[in-house]
Amino acid sequence: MARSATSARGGPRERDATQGGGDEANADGASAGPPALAVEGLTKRFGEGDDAVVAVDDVSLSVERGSVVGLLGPNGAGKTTLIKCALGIVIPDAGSVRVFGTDVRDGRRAAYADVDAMLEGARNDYWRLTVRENLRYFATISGVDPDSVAARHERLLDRLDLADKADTPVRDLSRGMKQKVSLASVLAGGAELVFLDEPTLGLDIESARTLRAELRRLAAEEGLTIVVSSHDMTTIEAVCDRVVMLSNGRIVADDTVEALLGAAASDAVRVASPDLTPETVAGLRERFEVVGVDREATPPAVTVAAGGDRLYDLTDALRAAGVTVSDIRTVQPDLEEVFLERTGSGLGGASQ
Ligand SMILES: Nc1ncnc2c1ncn2[C@@H]1O[C@H](COP(=O)(O)OP(=O)(O)OP(=O)(O)O)[C@@H](O)[C@H]1O
Repeated sequence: MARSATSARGGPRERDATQGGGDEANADGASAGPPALAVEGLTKRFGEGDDAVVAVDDVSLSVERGSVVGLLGPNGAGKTTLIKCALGIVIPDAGSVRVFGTDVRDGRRAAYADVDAMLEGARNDYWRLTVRENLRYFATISGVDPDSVAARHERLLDRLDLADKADTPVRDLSRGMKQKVSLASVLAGGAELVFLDEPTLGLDIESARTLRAELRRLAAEEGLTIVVSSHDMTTIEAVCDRVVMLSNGRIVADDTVEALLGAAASDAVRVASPDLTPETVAGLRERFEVVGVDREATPPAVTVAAGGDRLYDLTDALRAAGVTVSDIRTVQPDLEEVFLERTGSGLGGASQ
């Protein structure tokens, strides 16, 4: 066995922690009752004096049942620490955490009964057991009769493209498949709130797409509440109803994906032309904010912040510089741009 999977009822499970109840989640995703997660004034500091790092700085947020909320931020923004505080793995210096209405300080066991987590790609599956045996095992330590959730397991195997590997020992699977088994194991017992820290880390494009689709389905059809952290904005954009952007431990934006993208300035224009030489681009830089240059493209392209009337100035400048435009289009804002606008720095180019 890879690692002991102690059932630690009373604490949330990161693969080897606990989960209670086997009830199917609320099928319509209705948000009756208290939120799945309510965090108030959460603060966590590491270190002392000049070396102190405030990893989570007075963060408050609420996650409704059946919703998918993404935590988006660059390396070191505080995503993992926030999740670990919410799970009671890291004890915050200040603030409170309520899970399905229960303050975790009043009773960890009750608070985390329906919670599970996959932290940093959870690698704790039992490699000598087959995929299906892992699912049955993790359902069992969740206090669920594996036979009663066999249909759920088959569906998970099917949806995550693991069906033909169901009877293969996990050790014989590729890394991406192992990661999908980890996710399936997290979901095997019927948790109602799951935390997924970087679930697509290291997955190939196809596997990441499959995983994203399954997460959406679980939320939409089974009312699962998901808190997913990533610096991969593709995952966040595709999966989440709402995005909480973190920078230096603080929330810099908290809204639906649509609202965040809608509010972002969409004044960038991409111009493609075979005449875009380093000299013509340098000329443009003198008058405009050049956001990016793509010399590898055929023809080369330049992205310029030139919305509204500035667009006419740009086309005039291009004409004057003898640049014949092959293609010109506005650039749709993405979450990276939203983050940039709010913080002045990027997400670290970490999208997959
Ligand atoms: N156990 C620890 N001891 C000291 N500092 C820590 C510890 N855990 C996290 N930190 C610091 O807290 C800050 C937030 O880290 P955290 O891992 O929560 O960020 P993150 O957004 O999850 O980053 P990543 O995307 O790289 O996982 C960082 O500056 C990190 O170095």
